[in-house]
Amino acid sequence: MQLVEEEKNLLKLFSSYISAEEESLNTLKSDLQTLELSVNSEDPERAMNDPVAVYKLIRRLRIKWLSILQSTPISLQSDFQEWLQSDLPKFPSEEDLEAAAFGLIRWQEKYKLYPENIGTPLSANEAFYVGKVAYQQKNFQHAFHWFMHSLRLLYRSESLRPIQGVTRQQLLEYLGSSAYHYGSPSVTIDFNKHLLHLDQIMQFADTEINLLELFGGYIDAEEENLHFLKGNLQTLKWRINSEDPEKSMSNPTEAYKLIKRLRHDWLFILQSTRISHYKVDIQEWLHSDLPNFPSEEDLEGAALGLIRLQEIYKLYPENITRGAHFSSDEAAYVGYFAYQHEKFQHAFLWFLYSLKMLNHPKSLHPIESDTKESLLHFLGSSAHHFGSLSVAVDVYQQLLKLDPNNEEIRNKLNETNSTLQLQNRTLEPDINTLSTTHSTNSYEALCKGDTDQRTSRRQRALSCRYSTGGGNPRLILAPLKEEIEWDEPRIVRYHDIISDKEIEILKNISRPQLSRSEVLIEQEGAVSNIRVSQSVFLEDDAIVVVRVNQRIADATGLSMETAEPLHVQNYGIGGRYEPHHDTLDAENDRIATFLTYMSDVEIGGATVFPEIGVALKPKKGSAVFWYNLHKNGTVNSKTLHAGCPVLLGNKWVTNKWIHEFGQEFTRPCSLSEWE
Ligand SMILES: O=C(O)CCC(=O)C(=O)O
Ligand SMILES: [Fe+2]
Repeated sequence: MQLVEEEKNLLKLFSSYISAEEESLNTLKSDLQTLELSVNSEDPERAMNDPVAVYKLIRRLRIKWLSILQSTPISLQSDFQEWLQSDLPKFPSEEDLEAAAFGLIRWQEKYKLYPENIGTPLSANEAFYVGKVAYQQKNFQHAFHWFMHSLRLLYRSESLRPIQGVTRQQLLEYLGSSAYHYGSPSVTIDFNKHLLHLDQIMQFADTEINLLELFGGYIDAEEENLHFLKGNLQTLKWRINSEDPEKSMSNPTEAYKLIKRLRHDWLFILQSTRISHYKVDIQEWLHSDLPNFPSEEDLEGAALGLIRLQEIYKLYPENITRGAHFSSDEAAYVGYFAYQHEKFQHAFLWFLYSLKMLNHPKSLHPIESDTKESLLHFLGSSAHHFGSLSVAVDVYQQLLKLDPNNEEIRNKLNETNSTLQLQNRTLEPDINTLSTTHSTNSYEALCKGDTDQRTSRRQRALSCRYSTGGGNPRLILAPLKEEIEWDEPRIVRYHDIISDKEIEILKNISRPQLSRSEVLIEQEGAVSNIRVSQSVFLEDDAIVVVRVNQRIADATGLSMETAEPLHVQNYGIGGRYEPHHDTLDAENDRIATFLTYMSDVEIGGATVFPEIGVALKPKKGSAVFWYNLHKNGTVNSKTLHAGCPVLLGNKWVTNKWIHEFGQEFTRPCSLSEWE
């Protein structure tokens, strides 16, 4: 359920990201329009001789363009930076802007013009800046007139959206100060020091034309990207809405699709976001602990879970995806995992399905997709590995039709053909048909949930009671809720043996130390496929570990002196532990197992006992306990058990393996052969 919530949040985040992108694009577009308008409204010939136009041009470049360019994504900025540095002076410096303002003042002095008489309209900001330049040069009279003019313009032009605006407050302060200083000896400006050359101005004008082009191209690219993002949003919304959340939680196919979507589609989309604060949010969120975000291993687990399900039920991709709308890319990914795990027949069937979906009219535009060619490659290779050489030959021939010059394929085709000549075709396995040799494996049947009638009736007859562990003082005030799950061998379940808080602490201690579990009977150090989970032994350093051990001692009445440290285990989707005995065939063997469930599991993940047909469903906070050894010290073969594949959910358990030594008084041994 958490993942579904997570995805809803992502959808919201993504939608608001798209709106923000859209808004920022619209702002940029209107900026561009304003700029285009100012550029086009100027007659270039005249502009070069008109100090107002020159001033406006330079100011536009320094103020508006700079601020726009600085708000665009890095990629454009670096283009721009490069371009700036390549061939200076194309872009006006701050001094050039100052010079242009002087040009204006000089012109005013010459013709005795007040700011309002200069003809070409200026904005409040443009006027303010001229005032500031005059003010800095201590020409307070000019400054005063420009500030006044700016203030008037400010009142008049409320409607224009200034990119960076001067405020009334600022203007009033400058006006006051200019008036105050007026009367102090005026400084004559050395205009010659600040002269702009005509060819320089022409270059600036060219620069602006270039920028308009650069920026226009950028906006087109942004627009295209936005269109693409919107398409993705549509696809994802459609995929999410076509799912019934109830159903998706009880169906491993939907679980796989959800995880695939989160791992691939969402990650891909999130990493392509560009608006800076979303980028930061998303990066932070990606690098935080992400407890609810599936890992690549979860995706692998979910795909393997599907394949496992297919194996147990003999299902074809068509059966498993019925009503689930698998897209080509979703199917191909199951194929990859099957291929990686050398399940070539399943791989073949999934690639075939993916190929069919590639051109399916109902199939929506996939976010990442494979080409027909790459799917054919995998198909051929899977058929080859499976031993269906004639099918492989067919596929290679199709590939060659697509790419007649591919020597590698031609060689493969020839090689496979000649092997095929030597081989008896009737011996070739049929890759299109799943073998139906009936599975009599009751482990699989139990995991599927097929408990036989006999078992469930017998189980129902068993009882529940409160236990004080034979008068243990620690249990008198808080008796244990004990349920007999099975009578022979006796399997007892203790409910609420551990609190949610203790569970959280144990998980937190374990998480950083978890590593892929190894099984002793395998070669040393080999990561096992028998037990697919992560585990760690916790020493008694933490108070919570000591407390849990004490509780186990109280419940079982056994000594923990020779027991192993608490063993915490985590299984993701697809995680499992094939049938085994916990015993080690050693002196001081594991006499008993106390298995505590630290999570519920949405689907799958039961602990099953194939010899007696018992399936124990994980229930958070409860524990099950049984003796692995008869009283005479021999292994009770009926305690063979397994952890079923987790089809959906995250399974956490902790094991306490209790050993023989030290139990002489609590569980005296017997010489009887069957006890
Ligand atoms: O996870 C389970 O249900 C069983 C675990 C188990 O049998 C073991 O770790 O020895
Ligand atoms: Fe076990």
